[in-house]
Amino acid sequence: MGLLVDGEWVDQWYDTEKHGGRFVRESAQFRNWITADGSAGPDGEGGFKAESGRYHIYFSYACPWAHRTLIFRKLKQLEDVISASPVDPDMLENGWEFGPESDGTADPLFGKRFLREIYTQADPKYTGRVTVPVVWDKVRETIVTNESAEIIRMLNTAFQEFTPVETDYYPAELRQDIDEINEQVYHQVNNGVYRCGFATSQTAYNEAFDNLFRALDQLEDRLSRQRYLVGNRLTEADWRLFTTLVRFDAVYVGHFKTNLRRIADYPNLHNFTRELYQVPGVAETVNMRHIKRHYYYSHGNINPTRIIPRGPELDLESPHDRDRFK
Ligand SMILES: N[C@@H](CCC(=O)N[C@@H](CS)C(=O)NCC(=O)O)C(=O)O
Repeated sequence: MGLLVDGEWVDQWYDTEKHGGRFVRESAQFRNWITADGSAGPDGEGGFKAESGRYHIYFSYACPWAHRTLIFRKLKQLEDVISASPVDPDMLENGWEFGPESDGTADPLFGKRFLREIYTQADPKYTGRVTVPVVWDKVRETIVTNESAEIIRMLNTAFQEFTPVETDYYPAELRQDIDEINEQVYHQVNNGVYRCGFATSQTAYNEAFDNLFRALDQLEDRLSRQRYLVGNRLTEADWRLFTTLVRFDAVYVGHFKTNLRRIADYPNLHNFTRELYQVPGVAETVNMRHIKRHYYYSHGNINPTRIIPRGPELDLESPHDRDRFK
């Protein structure tokens, strides 16, 4: 695992020293927006018009951030409009690689071996982490964006001409509430599990752990009173929480030491996870083999033996009780 510095690969783990052992996630750097008419979005430059066959998503099945984009592509029925391909689950000294070393797929666009080559193709002098997901523009031959929170909003609205699905997962009237809950879920839960797992001091771990379980307790309480996080309908806020919850018992409890409680111990969070998992098409986006393999095998400093646990038994397919809310 490493990063690019002026376009050169440096094999290096996260530097937590300068923050007292705390893991601090870097911001994504490619921040353009695909829009229906090609006009510029909230950031970046214009010229990325929604078109069928023009864009490709490089994702990892293991990665919770990339998983969001896969779910939105599925929910919005954009699979024939936007192509997508996974990287190999193992992220080792060369960062993300294309398969099929262990279980991945070859790079369908350029036949490259490493994801970092896609980054340097977009910017030969790129400095920063090489992360998934990445949206590649086949016309302008560059990366449009590598920020999942923004990609799901593009998938939600920019491609309406190409999909029969009208569901809006970020409706105008709920935006303020969605943004508010996203903020909490991002820091304490989505990134919170990483802050536990990648902490290199006891203080940093304790802090992240306490915040994580305080947030999960609050979410459990919220979901004991309402079916979804915001309003009476599924929104992006639910999907953003889901990708962490579905990995929690299988990986984070053991590998990241987030073991005060499992999601299976929270009746509402557990049934909420089941409900979202059972939304048509979503289960196909959840690849538990890649998820477990990636974390336990790639983070040699956390799990030096690289042994992948055989458990736990997950129960995502049993009926959920969420339709008790009318
Ligand atoms: N802000 C990014 C974060 C993506 C991210 O951190 N992805 C991880 C995989 S779960 C990654 O590729 N990490 C590689 C690295 O940090 O070097 C997003 O949400 O799209």
